[in-house]
Amino acid sequence: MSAMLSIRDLRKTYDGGFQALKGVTLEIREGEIIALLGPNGAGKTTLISTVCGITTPTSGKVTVGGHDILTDFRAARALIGLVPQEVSLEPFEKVIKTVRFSRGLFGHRRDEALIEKILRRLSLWDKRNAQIKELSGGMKRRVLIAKALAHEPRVLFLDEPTAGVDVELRKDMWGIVADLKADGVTIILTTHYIEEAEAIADRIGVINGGELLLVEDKDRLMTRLGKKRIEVHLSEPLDAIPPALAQPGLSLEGEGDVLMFEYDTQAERTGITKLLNDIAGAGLVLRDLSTRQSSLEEIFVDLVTEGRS
Ligand SMILES: Nc1ncnc2c1ncn2[C@@H]1O[C@H](COP(=O)(O)OP(=O)(O)OP(=O)(O)O)[C@@H](O)[C@H]1O
Repeated sequence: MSAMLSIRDLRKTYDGGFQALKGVTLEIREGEIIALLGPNGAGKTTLISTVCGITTPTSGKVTVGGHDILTDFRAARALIGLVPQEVSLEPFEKVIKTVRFSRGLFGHRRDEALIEKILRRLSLWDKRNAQIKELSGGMKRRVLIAKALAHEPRVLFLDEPTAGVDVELRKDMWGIVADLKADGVTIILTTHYIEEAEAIADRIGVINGGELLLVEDKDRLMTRLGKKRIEVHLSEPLDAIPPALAQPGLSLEGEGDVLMFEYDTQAERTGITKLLNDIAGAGLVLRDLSTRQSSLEEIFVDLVTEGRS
């Protein structure tokens, strides 16, 4: 299947010489949810702004639904919905008018049934006649999403959609994103919340210093880079690891009563069987056993720190 969004060697150098994007290449399939993770200043917003035509690229090629964002700007932009990071709404305007206006801006005919559907989906229907200034921060974010959906985009960019939003609303937002995916909308979201990427994305991209360090299927990424640990709880604490057991990856934790062994799930031999045999051979008695897979957060921190060194 051809890519809904294709970004080739995209570079952006701001006036003053700062290189915010250093050759980003990324292809996104229709109906996919991709989360771009990166620390502050990584270039996430610059990437989104460039694709959406707010910032001009220095070089590179971007197409949306096959339309070039420079030579075929209108067609490309018509396919895109953008939910910006900053809440930028007219405080005295009514919710429904704000959303209607956004549709009109793209030259679409009025469609009250569609506006109602969008407002209902975002739980804004009851608030349709409220002025923006009467809404809570979370509700304002929903209005931003409603506005972005008003012209029926096929690709939706969400720049930090849940920054500063409470946990309940965040989960709600994830539900909305899942609904949109079910409708076939392609979604690119940037986030600081790794938990968010873990919860909703199909693929994860890690961006740092203007470079895309990796893009990978979420589950594959977690198996490939996720280290696994086995914790062996002993019935009696030890002062030190017995020499017969000592090996790389093994450490003594807790009060000396936990042997922690880090192993590679992809290796031909993980070393677990030998470890357990050696423990039994050393006459140690087990109280409990557990394993733990590193989280996406740990993978992310490792990647970004490696990139810096
Ligand atoms: N107009 C501009 N002129 C010069 N430098 C800029 C401009 N806009 C952004 N930058 C710089 O480009 C870099 C990337 O910024 P960008 O906003 O894309 O990062 P980000 O990953 O979205 O970060 P955050 O999560 O903090 O929004 C930053 O170092 C920023 O200071």
